[in-house]
Amino acid sequence: ALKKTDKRPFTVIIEGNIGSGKTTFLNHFKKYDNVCVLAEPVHMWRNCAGHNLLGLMYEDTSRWGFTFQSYVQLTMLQQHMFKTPHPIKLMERSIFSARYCFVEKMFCDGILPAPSASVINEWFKWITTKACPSVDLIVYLRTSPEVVYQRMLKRNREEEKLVSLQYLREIHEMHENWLYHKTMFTCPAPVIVLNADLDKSVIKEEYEKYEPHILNKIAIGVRT
Ligand SMILES: Cc1cc2cn([C@H]3C[C@H](O)[C@@H](CO)O3)c(=O)nc2[nH]1
Repeated sequence: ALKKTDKRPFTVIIEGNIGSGKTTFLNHFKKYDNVCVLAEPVHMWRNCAGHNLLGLMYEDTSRWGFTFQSYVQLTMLQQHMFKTPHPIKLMERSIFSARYCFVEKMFCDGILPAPSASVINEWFKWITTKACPSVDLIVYLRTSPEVVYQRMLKRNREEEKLVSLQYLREIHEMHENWLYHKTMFTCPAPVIVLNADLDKSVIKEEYEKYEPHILNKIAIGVRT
């Protein structure tokens, strides 16, 4: 019989730029009853004890960048630690993209001062060695900045009114360095790359191509 520890779910993190279709992807897999789907806790970032940290961060990134990213790191850890009876857990983003894409960019841009970035990094190192949020697969929804910019405008999220195409280009590069060229940081799991520029009308086939990888037959105990 499986020991308690073996009950850890097959954990898949969905990574990609703003507007890369992560929510659409997650919704496609909601129909499987053995999959736990955890969307990015944007509602928590919009209301931390009544404070809209997401809004504050976009309004004055220098002043609120650390506050926001510190809370993001906590909420992502909570998601990684979330106990589910399901054999498969899909998460929108992760503590890894928080550190390697968003915090790294704020630090490189000089928006996050070195002392602040160091504190976030010390938390990140301790969490990823001691609390070790395990990840088994990374799905990288790879897009072009111009495509996601148009989608972001159409989605018209209040706090993102201040987001420029240039910012999306830079966040794209952070994802490319981490997950595609793999020139920066380590990948905590194997990466499958999807062409997420595809229009919603045809993206379904792209998802279905990778379903066997994601609905890991081992995890759901399918007799092979
Ligand atoms: C893990 C993580 C997600 C995340 C999202 N964001 C921003 C990008 C989007 O505008 C919004 C929701 O993803 O939050 C951020 O600045 N830093 C982040 N770190």
